[in-house]
Amino acid sequence: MSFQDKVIYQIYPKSFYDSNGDGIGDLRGIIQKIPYIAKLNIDMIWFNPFFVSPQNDNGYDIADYYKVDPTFGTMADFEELAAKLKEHHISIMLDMVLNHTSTAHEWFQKALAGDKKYQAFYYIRDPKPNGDLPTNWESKFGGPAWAKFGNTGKYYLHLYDPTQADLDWHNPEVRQELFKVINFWRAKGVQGFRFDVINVTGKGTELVDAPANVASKTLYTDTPIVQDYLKEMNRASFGKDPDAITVGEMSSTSIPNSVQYTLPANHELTMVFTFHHLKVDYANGEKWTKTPFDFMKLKEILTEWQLGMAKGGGWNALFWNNHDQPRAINRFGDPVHYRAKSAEMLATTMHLLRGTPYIYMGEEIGMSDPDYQSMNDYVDIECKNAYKELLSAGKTPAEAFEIVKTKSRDNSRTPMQWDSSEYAGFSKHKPWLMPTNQAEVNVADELAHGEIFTYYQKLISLRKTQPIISVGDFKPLLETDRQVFAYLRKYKDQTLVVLNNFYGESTSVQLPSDLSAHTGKILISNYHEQPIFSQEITLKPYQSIAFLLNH
Ligand SMILES: O=P(O)(O)OC[C@H]1O[C@H](O[C@H]2O[C@H](CO)[C@@H](O)[C@H](O)[C@H]2O)[C@H](O)[C@@H](O)[C@@H]1O
Repeated sequence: MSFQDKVIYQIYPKSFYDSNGDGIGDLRGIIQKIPYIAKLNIDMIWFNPFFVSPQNDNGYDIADYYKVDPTFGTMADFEELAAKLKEHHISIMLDMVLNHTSTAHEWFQKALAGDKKYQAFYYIRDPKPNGDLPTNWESKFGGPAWAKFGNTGKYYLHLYDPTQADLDWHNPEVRQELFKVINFWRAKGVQGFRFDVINVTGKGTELVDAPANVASKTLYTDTPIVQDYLKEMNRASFGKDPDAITVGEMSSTSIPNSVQYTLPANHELTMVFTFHHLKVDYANGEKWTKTPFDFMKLKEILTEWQLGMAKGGGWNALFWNNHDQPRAINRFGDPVHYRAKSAEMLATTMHLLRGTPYIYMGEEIGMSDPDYQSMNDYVDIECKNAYKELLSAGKTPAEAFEIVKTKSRDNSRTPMQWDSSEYAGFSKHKPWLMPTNQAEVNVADELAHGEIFTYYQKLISLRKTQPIISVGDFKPLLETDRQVFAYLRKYKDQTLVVLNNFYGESTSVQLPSDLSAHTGKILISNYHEQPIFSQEITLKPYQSIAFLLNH
């Protein structure tokens, strides 16, 4: 299986389909919906964690890597799910959260009980001689990155929630235990692995303060030892399977590092998730702000990553949405006036780039952020902490709420909208997170008379039939245009011209004469009325067109 023509679908199990009426999605619910997923003709499904967990960070706080959390089902359900997906030629990607465990994990509990072997699994440190915390590092979810280690007087490191204790990867026993986890799931037929925040596993043995005005994450992100760990993990587990597909979630990484992580000769990972393009609506680099997206910055970042990764021989994961991101249609499209057209334009932009596209559940029907009216509607720990910090920083409750509403991770975690009923056809019980706009957007209506789903089907089938999309080179086009993201793909004697209008007004572009001298046929477009290929091309609001040129 070559990976370049594959498309991966992401399912957040808690929100996909609830088969047992408890308001929480489950594995049997996913089994019931396989016929729907199979219609897209995707190749692999990435499942967010469904392992035993107290769910303080929605499953990214794992207490047992070897068991399915009873909320989601049983191991027999997982095995049935895997077998049924296989019948549809769909393989499974599991989420491996190996940077930290839940503090409820037996390793942490043994460490707390005084077992030295397991204390060496974590970063447990004395306070500074003056009683200060071991370092000045901050947790990604707000507050300090250290919490009291029982009543020992010591502290343990948690880069995320206090219930997510960082594992010390320097300890070979830790690595062996983690590789065993991967192999356990491989033995169950799993061929895909997504490694959560894997590039922060290379903390030093001596942990030191970040200098003033330097973010603590720069001290432990992308350190060279991460590559040694990845090589070792590859050799010890998935590297034995020529068909394995792996993706590292790389927090705040760089192009040179991402090339190294994904260069085939390095035997580390297949591809990486990077987030720079999704920070173009952060004012001054701060997530908890509300500001319109910077289109020129977005183009520049996507272009840089396309060129840089290709030049180095690396491979990108392509995505707009995931379970940590507000819906892209709210950020870069227009779900009110142009839901279908802007959803399709965003899909075209991503799917025709060089890399592996990921579709986050609901994106294929144009799902958008919920319209919550109160902080009580939100569940996610990150946005709840951010709200408090915004208030402490002087924002009014209304201002803080507006920011949370734009940036909360819950925006993408609302239940899949299967129909227009009270709970969106997701459950018979009140869901753990409420849907708000199922009357306007739902699978039943979309399949009956929508256009977004069929457009995704076309994009997926093009990747499988057109090598220019799966393996062609990327070249930027019309770089200074302030409304259109345009690019070329090139393969053998073919050229693909891709034009995407990111705004709700029509616009015209002038193509360079060396291109317009050719004849071109439309490979895909999201409007019925289609322009002839010529030097000047007018694009309607949120229009995307890809012309295949004959040389
Ligand atoms: O924003 P970055 O520094 O580039 O980091 C990328 C994402 O990292 C974190 O996400 C993942 O780890 C978390 C802890 O296990 C988990 O809560 C999350 O669901 C994972 O996907 C971070 O939480 C995200 O906000 C960042 O986008």
